[in-house]
Amino acid sequence: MNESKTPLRIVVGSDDAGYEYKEALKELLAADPRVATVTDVGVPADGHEAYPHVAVDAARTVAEGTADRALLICGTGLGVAISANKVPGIRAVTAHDSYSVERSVLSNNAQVLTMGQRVIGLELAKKLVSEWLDLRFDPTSASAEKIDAIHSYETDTPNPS
Ligand SMILES: O=C[C@H](O)[C@H](O)COP(=O)(O)O
Repeated sequence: MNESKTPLRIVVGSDDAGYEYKEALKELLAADPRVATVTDVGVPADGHEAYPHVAVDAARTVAEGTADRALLICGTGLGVAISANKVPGIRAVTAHDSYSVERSVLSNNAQVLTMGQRVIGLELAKKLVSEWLDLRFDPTSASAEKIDAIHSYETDTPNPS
C-alpha cells in the first residue's frame, strides 16, 4: 500500500443479476486498508430493483461528494454504466481487463467502475478491483484537459478546443 494515498470512500450497488458479485466485492473492499468506507445502495438479497435506479443512486452519491468512487455490478456491467453516466459529472466505464481498468482512472478519471457478473470470473473481478484501489488520476497530466472537454458537453458551453 502506498501510504500517501488517501483511503477511498466507495459505494457499491447491483441489480439482482449482479448481487452475488456485489456482495463478494463489498466484502473484499471492507477488509482492504485502502478503503475508508463501503456504502451499499442495494439491492438486498431479496431485492429486484431495476439496475438504472441503483446505478443512479450510487452515481449521485459520488457526484454529491459523499463517496469517492462507485463499483456497480449487473449482468453485463453495461446497463449500470449507461445509467450512471446520466448523472452530471460522472464518468462510468465497464472494464473487465487490467489495462482498461488502469486507463479508466489514469486517462479518463472515471469514478465509477462497472462489471458484469455474467461476463467475468469472480477471482479476476477481485484482482481488478484490487488494482483499481491503487490508481489515482493525475490532474497535472495531459489527460486532464480531455476530461474538461468531456464536461464541456454537459453544459451549453462550447468545447474549449
Ligand atoms: O445491462 C443490463 C444488465 O445486464 C442487467 O443485469 C440485465 O438486464 P436485462 O434483464 O434487461 O437483460
